Amino acid sequence: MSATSSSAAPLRFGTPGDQPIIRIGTRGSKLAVAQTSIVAEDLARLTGREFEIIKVTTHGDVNRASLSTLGGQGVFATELREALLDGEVDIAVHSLKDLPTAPAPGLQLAAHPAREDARDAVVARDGLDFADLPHGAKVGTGSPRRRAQIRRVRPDLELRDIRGNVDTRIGFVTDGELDAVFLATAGLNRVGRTEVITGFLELEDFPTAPGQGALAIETREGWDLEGLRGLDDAATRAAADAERAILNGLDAGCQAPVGIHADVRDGVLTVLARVYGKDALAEARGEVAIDLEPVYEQSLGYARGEVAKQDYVPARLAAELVDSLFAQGAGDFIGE
Ligand SMILES: NCc1[nH]cc(CCC(=O)O)c1CC(=O)O
Repeated sequence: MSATSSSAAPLRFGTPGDQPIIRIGTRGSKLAVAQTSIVAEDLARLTGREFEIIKVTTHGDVNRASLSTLGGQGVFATELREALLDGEVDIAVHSLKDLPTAPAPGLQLAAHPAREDARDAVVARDGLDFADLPHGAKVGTGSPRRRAQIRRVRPDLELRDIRGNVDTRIGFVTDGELDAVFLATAGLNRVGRTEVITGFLELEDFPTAPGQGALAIETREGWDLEGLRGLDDAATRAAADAERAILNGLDAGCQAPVGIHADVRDGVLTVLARVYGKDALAEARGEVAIDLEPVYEQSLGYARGEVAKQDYVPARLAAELVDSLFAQGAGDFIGE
C-alpha cells in the first residue's frame, strides 16, 4: 500500500459532470504538483472530464540521503506505480528522467507531452554565468553527470555534493553558502522560478539526463481515455525513446555519469551521448531521417516488446550508438 494524502482543499481541474472524477497521482513536491497541474489542465480541456490530483509520498521524498548513496533507480516512481496498480489513482505523472527504463508490468506509458527546455540552468550569485564564476568558486550538485561535466571544463571549481528540492538548492546560493548550483531549466520554469536563472549549460557540451525536461503519463495497461492521445507529442516520444534505449543499452541507471540528448528537427532525429570516465570520455552521435506519423503506434508496441528494435528507428539508432560507446570503454566508466 502506498501512502496517499489529499490536502484540505482538493486540487481539482475541469468541470464536474455525470462521469466519475479521474484521479491523477503525483509526488508531493512543489515541482511535481506544478507539472501535474499543467497536465491536469490540458487533460480537462482535451477530454471534457474532471480531474483530481492525489499526492503520493515516495521513498525518494522521505529519504533525505544523497541520491548518489540512495542508488537512484526508481526511488521516485515505485510508490506512484503501486498506487496505479492498486487502483488508488488512474493516471500517474512522472518526470521522465526519474522513471526507470525497465517496463513496468501491467502499466503503459500512455503519453509524453511536448518537452520543456532540456538544458541545465546555472543559478549563481550576482547574476554570474558559468564562464564568469571565479577560480575556485564553490558549486553544488548531487548529480554524478553534472559533476563529471563540470570537472572536465572547470577543474578549478570546488564541487559540493548537495541535494534537496528546487527551493532548498536555490537557497544554498541565496544564503551565501555556495557560489552556484545547477538545476533543470524545465523544473525552474514549471515552478515559476525562471527569474533565478543566471545562465545555461548548452546541450552540446552538457548533454543532460535522458528524459530531462520531458514528462511521462503512465496508466494501467488497457486503460484508455478519449482525448488522452491529444497530449502526446510524437517528436518528444521519439527523442525520449532513443535516449532511454541508450541508457537501457548501457545498463546504466539515472545516477550514471551519462549525458544523452536527442531531438527531432525538420524530420531528422539527432542523438548525442557521452559517458564520462575518470580521465576519459566515450562519445557517440548519430542522425537519422524519421517519419513521426507512425512513431506513436510503433512506440506503444515497442514498449510492449511487440515491435523489434531494428524496426523502430529511434531504438535502432540508439543500439548503434550503444555499440560505439562500449567499443570506447563506456562499460568501464559506468562502473567507476
Ligand atoms: N531528479 C529530480 C528532478 N526530476 C526532474 C527534475 C526537473 C524537471 C525535468 O527534468 O523535467 C528534477 C530536478 C532537477 O534535476 O533540477
